Amino acid sequence: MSYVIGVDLGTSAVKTLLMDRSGVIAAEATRSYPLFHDRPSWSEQRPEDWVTATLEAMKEVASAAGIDAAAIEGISFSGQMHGLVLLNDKGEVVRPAILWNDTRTTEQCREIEKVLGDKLLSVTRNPALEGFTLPKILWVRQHEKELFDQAAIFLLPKDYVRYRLTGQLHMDYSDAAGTLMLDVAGKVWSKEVLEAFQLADSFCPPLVESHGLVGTLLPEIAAATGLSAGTKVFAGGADNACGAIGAGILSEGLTLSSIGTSGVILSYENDKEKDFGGKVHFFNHGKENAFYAMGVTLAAGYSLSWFKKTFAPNESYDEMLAGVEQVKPGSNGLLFTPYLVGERTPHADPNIRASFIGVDGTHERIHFARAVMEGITFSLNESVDMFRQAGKTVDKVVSIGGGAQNPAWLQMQADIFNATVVSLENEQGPGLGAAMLAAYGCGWFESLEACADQFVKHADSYEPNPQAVETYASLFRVYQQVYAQTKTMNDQLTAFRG
Ligand SMILES: Nc1ncnc2c1ncn2[C@@H]1O[C@H](COP(=O)(O)OP(=O)(O)O)[C@@H](O)[C@H]1O
Ligand SMILES: O=C(CO)[C@@H](O)[C@H](O)COP(=O)(O)O
Repeated sequence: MSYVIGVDLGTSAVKTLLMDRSGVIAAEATRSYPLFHDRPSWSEQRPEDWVTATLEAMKEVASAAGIDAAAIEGISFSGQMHGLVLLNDKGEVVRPAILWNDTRTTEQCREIEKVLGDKLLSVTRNPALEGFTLPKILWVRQHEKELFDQAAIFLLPKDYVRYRLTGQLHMDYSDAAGTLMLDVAGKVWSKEVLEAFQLADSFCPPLVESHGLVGTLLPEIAAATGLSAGTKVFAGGADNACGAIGAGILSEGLTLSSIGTSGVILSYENDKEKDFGGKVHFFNHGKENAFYAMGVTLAAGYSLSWFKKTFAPNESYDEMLAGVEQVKPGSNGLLFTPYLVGERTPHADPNIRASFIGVDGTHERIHFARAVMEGITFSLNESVDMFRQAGKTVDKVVSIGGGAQNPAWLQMQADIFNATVVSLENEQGPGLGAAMLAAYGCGWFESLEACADQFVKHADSYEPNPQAVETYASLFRVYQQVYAQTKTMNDQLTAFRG
């Protein structure tokens, strides 16, 4: 039997999956690493931590009982998007990576809008958001000039790990799309953007397809992990592109809902000219010459993990959520907006913060827990709503991420989205997509679709309950008012934040 490894470099941890040719998981391993918030809006990680954790997790799956490491033919990657890694001309990291959920760059976003004008949307197909990479590059140039002057090239998180594994510098289109420097439809680094910000062509790594072969493992990496030095390494993709591949979102009409740390509603798109006016993100898919549109809730699973950490620190998710399905839709009039770290879609606003509205003396912790789940799902529904308004059909949604582990949450998604929600047998979304890119790259299948037929297995299906759909439709209209009604207050509260 031959195998591939999918590496999912997430925000909280790296997860590695060893998969055989029939799409069965032979082994998995996870290693976590710290996140640093030195200031309220900052979010950074040490690239070296990613490398150490990835090597350990790869070593663990490679040494799984009964597996001949030489039979592991290929490796590919899924990575947290947008994070800035700067390297000097010796390939050394210049400063810690600035991550996707770091919002220090509002001033740089306004500068990008001013300098690029209409070109921003027509070329990069996306608005300037704090989380994207170009604003981070401009921030480092403005605030840490000495460090910036040392930087010869930039990479995204998984590209750095792959560079350390192979010695080769590359970036794939799906991840490059999240930098605001790619001509998304043309699939080249945008000369207009680079010239407008005086960035050299050599500052950007060579672009490749997600299934593209970029090299083999360096001998020292093979020795450290127990893998063969001949193991082929394929570029991989952005975590949301890989999540889509791992959920079989490879043709028009399919929608993905992902509730991880962040939350995503993603819709496959064949038409590179499709125009959402910058209201949702528009990125290259990990499938060649395909695209996807996506709305992002910054604190989706993070809202529930914050709630658990604060109010149920010694319980598991299942313990904390026991009985949540007994609480009626609407949590007895308690409404939550998940703006714990600001928001992206549909309100790109780093200052907005979360609210509980309608708290009364009858509410118990379980009502708050359900309200948090409902608020996260309402936020995702803003994107569903926008896709429908743009003429897309959203009637079947594949749900992935940690949030898909709770059946009540899957039913809630069906009721709030008013669509059939399907869960997967394998909860590994992006890691599975990464393994599929390696399997396809190795030539095991003639297309990603053929690979999906073998690797992606639907588990349960949840149909919308008409009564709950009606309740949620009314409540969603109330939810949609909270942003505008709390915005000014939150702007005023920024002065009091630590
Ligand atoms: N058993 C569970 N029930 C409900 N939600 C869960 C459960 N386990 C994890 N989650 C949610 O999933 C999130 C983690 O999802 P995951 O896909 O692992 O995140 P990431 O890859 O972004 O780090 C947690 O923050 C939590 O909100
Ligand atoms: O910023 C985005 C997408 O634009 C995030 O989706 C990140 O790519 C990482 O998310 P997690 O998988 O860690 O939740």
